This record gives sequence, C-alpha cells and structure tokens, in this order.
Amino acid sequence: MSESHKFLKSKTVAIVGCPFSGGQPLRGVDTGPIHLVEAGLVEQIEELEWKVKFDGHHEFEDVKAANDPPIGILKNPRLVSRVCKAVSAVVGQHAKDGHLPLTLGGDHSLAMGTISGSLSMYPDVRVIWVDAHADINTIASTGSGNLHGMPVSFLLGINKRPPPEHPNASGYDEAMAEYSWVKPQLTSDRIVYIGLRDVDAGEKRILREHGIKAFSMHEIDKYGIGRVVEMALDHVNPKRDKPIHLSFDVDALDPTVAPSTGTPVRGGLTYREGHYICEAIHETGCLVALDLMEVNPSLHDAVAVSQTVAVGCSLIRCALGETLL
Ligand SMILES: NC(=[NH2+])NCCC[C@H](N)C(=O)O
Ligand SMILES: [Mn+2]
Ligand SMILES: [Mn+2]
Repeated sequence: MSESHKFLKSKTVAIVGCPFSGGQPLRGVDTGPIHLVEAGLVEQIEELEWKVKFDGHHEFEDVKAANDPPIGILKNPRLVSRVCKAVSAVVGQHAKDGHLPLTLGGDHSLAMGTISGSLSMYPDVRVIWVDAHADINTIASTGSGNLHGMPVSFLLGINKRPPPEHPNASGYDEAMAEYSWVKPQLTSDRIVYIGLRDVDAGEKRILREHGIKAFSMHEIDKYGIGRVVEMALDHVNPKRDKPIHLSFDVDALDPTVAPSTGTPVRGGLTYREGHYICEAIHETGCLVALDLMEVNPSLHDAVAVSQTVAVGCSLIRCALGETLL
C-alpha cells in the first residue's frame, strides 16, 4: 500500500450501516447511519483515496424478535443479541477480506458485535473506547437495563452470577445463554478509555477491580489531549505493532459540539480534542476497524443535527487520514 498501513490488504473501507436503537430507550438513533451517508460520507472517504464498499444499510429484518420481553432487568435482550451477532459476522468478514470495517450506529450496544468481529480476525486487537461513559455495566451492576451501557462487560467476560438475593439475580442464566455467542476474548489490559465523565458507581468499582486504564476528562485537563493519547497508546500498544479498533461514541464530545445524541454529558471533548484522537490513531498505521456510534438525528433542531452529523463525518475522515496540512 502507498501509505504505511500495517495490517490491511488494500486501502478499502467497508461501511456497515447499522440503523439500530434496541440497546437504549430513545427512537431515532437508528437513523444516524442514514444521515451520515446522506451527508456525503462515501464521497468524502473516496476523496481521501480509499475505495469504499457500501451496499446499503443493514435492516436486521430476519433478527427482529417478535416477542422480546425483558430477561431480568435487561431490555430488548434477544434483539440486541441477535443484531450484534449478525454485525459481528459482517464486520469479521470485512476484516478477513483485509478491509477496514467502518460501523455507523446506531447505539453503542452494537460494539459487542463490531469488536467480536474484529477479534475473529485479529485476536490480539487493542480497543480504544472514546466515550463519556464506560459502557461496562454487568448484569449485576446495571441500573437501567439498557444494553448500550453494557457491551464491554460481555466482551471481557466479567458477568459473574449475582447472589440469589441480588435484585438483578433473576434471568442470569437465560441472559448468559442468549449472549453465549460473545466469546470473552478481550482482556482488561487491551482496552483503554478516553473522555469518561459519567461513570456509574458500580462501573467505577469494575474498572478498579480489573485494573482497566481510563483517561477521564480530568486527565485530559491535566495533561492535555496529546499526552493522554500517547499514554493511552503506550498502555495498550507500546510498540505500535498491534491492530487497533477505535470505538467512538459521539457523546464523548461536548454537547455544544455534538448535541444530537441520546445521553449527552456536559464537560466533554472539544472539537479539536476529538479530532486529535482520530488523527493520532491514524498516524499509528494500526487502525483496523472504526465505530462511530450514538448519532441521534431525531434529537434537537435541524441545525444541531447537521452539526452533529458533520462532526461525525469529519471524525471519520481524520481517522482515515485527513490532515490539516
Ligand atoms: N452508550 C451510551 N451512551 N451509554 C450510556 C450508558 C448510561 C448508563 N451508564 C447505563 O448503563 O445505562
Ligand atoms: Mn457509549
Ligand atoms: Mn456514551
């Protein structure tokens, strides 16, 4: 390849459009991918001299469970599981073809599928999770039962059985059976977080217990984004010789920058900080998969929506090599 990319066979992006909202309660996040593509994303990527494969958004018609009552506290458990399993197969196939899967969300539960897909091709993949939230709740720790707050716990395989008197104890076996396709292949030293600022008490305990490295907004204020990205890469990929999956939740950005998202949290990344992360990861030559999640065009007015969609497109371009000069 002309550019030094360490893992891909060809400079091809495979867009996996996932209009899916089952991991959280708000409608509209399922139209995120449609808006991103309509804003000209394909052409923008082609201009960066990538080939783009895109055969339309996934509809998941075959997996829409007619009857999907909660399992214990978990909401839409079968639908989320089956959609993620389908996404995992698609992302995994693109990765095996030597292309770079770009998944457009849709809510962040989808990352269970995208990262499982990356792991099937690259068992030693490193995950950089950019988000206001840790999305690491377990069956025992979740308060909301929304699966977009839980994908990392399944990928790590840390869902322990709650004691029988625990309020979330019921349904544990059924839930674990439904999610048994998720191979707990990710290890806690191969994921790093950037941008956290709304982490549930139970999640803080999980992060501590498993020694998971996280750079919250506090560390970004303290060290600056340049040092933080360098430290994050040094933690998961010190020699810059391992593949990287970047899972970017648009709510990592400050709501003034990306307002149209379901769970905005103030005090987030600036426009430049978000873009810097993508640029610096591109520079490693290690990026093998990218997720851009939680764009919800049904929230806020048209100006806010087009602002959020435009930011989403430009984050993607930077991760794919767009530079300022
Ligand atoms: N992907 C997201 N926006 N996640 C928000 C998660 C919020 C909360 N921690 C929960 O588990 O419900
Ligand atoms: Mn998220
Ligand atoms: Mn989030």
